[in-house]
Amino acid sequence: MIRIDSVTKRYPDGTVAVDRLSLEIPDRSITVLVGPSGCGKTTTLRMINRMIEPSEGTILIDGVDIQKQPVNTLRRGMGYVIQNAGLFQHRTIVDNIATVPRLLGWSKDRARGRARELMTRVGLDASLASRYPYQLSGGQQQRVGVARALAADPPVLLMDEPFSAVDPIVRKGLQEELLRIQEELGKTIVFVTHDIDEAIRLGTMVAVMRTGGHLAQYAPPAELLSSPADAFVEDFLGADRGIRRLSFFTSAGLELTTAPVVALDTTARQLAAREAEIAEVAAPHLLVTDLDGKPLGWCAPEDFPGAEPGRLLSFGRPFEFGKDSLRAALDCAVLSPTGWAVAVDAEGRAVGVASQETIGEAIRAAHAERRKADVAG
Ligand SMILES: Nc1ncnc2c1ncn2[C@@H]1O[C@H](COP(=O)(O)OP(=O)(O)OP(=O)(O)O)[C@@H](O)[C@H]1O
Repeated sequence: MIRIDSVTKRYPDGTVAVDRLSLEIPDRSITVLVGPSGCGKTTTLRMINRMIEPSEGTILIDGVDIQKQPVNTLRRGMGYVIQNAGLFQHRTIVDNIATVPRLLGWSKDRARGRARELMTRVGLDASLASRYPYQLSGGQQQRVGVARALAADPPVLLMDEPFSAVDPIVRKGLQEELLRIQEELGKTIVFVTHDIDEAIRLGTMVAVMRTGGHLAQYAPPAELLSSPADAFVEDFLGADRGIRRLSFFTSAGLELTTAPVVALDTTARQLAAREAEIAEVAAPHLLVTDLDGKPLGWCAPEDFPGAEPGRLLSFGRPFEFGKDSLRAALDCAVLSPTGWAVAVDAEGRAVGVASQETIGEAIRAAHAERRKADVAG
């Protein structure tokens, strides 16, 4: 665990970049420092690897004051990733990644072997190994930056706005990759960003900072969204807080119905036998699936059987039951021409459908449960 204890940084010109900041950064999780430009995020991050020395206060790692450790030993345990990756332009990709192992005295072959292994881990094609940084896209360069930081297998990764310079789609890919890497490798990651959506997507804990290096709130993302500490945090979180918070509620508790789900080869007789069951859920349409159970589209009951797959009403994008959130389920229902969302399993087979009302009930139940947990905890 990294413990920042009442740390202040006053620059020689008198600027107080960080003001009596205290934070406990849990092991093996992602802690995000977020806030407007100039609020002291980078200064805080750089104090952790002693690129900047605090004016007051202490930083402890696993109970040991970092001031009492040689800088080189400290930094060996910390990968550092910055915006635009900061790669060595005259070195190939594989040698960029192998930099730290080589400095640690590994043989060229062993270091390059490790670098190639890491390229796969961060989603880079092996064929890029002998290219130079300028021959890679911005997103690929950022992946190299992450691989390079991981090369000596440090327990801690410090990341300063690593994905800020790439477009939103590439950025989303890099974020997903980071979450996957964190899950696989269990690193302790401290991540700086000015983008609150990125903070909410990545953070196990999020520290919202305000100008002058003050901590405004330190909480898990769902709690930030439900209970911002003050008007500054609320304003910084932006619009649609309620909807965004639904991302943290699982769809697992949603009550689905399979009554209006029919396979394409269902006969009129079979359908008639299910009439009462279908009427009971009052679905406006039938959801037609192929013979493997994969959804094809919605069909008015009077047009079935005999509906042509190509003429069915599109069901839009389904949500994966239990894996996707209530936000995804609600989005599905809102976009669906029938107002009903289609739930599928991991293989894409329909496991049921849910109306907007049912999703509304699940949202109410999830909120009530969370409130109960908050009171208890
Ligand atoms: N070497 C320095 N000397 C004086 N003031 C500095 C120095 N470095 C940073 N500052 C000031 O300290 C404050 C915090 O800077 P810092 O770079 O930590 O902020 P930040 O939150 O990372 O900002 P950004 O999101 O813009 O990168 C700012 O007011 C900045 O101008």
